[in-house]
Amino acid sequence: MFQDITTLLLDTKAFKDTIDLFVERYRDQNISVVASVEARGFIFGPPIALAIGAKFVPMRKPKKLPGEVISEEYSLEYGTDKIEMHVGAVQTGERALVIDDFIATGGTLCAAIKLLERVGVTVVECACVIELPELKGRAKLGGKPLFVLVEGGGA
Ligand SMILES: O=P(O)(O)OC[C@H]1O[C@H](OP(=O)(O)OP(=O)(O)O)[C@H](O)[C@@H]1O
Ligand SMILES: Nc1ncnc2[nH]cnc12
Repeated sequence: MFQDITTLLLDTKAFKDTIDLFVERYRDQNISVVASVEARGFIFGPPIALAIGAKFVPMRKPKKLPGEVISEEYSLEYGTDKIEMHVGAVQTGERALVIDDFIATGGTLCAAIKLLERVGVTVVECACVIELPELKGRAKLGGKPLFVLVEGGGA
């Protein structure tokens, strides 16, 4: 079943409460990077980054970023995809939060973690609004903690 987050965005209180829950959790964790994957991750990453005083690092689909990039391929429910991050956007030793709207197979978050760790960034935690637990995406994160607000139903 497709889990549609656009209804959440129409409810100003629910959307604000959602952002606030993440901000509350991450504001005192010395996080300097909030990273999200195009496209739906970009809805949640920037307001959280601004509120906790971190920079926002976009991870984009291939050939979208203008500068030099590093890339990581990942598997989806059907097929594969790739994400890219600008070289120099983050520095070795920084602490990052990876945020997305949704975790299904975990392939997307896993690729985001790998990109950051390849350049020496510590991923403190991953966070999503919705998790589809039956796809066991959590297991793909290599023991990295995952914080979710809602359990979705139906793969
Ligand atoms: O856990 P996974 O199996 O990797 O699936 C989760 C990803 O799928 C969706 O993105 P999608 O690739 O559909 O792109 P979109 O954000 O552009 O809609 C969603 O926004 C997550 O990023
Ligand atoms: N079931 C689902 N609903 C919404 N987004 C998704 N991305 C991958 N699987 C999804």
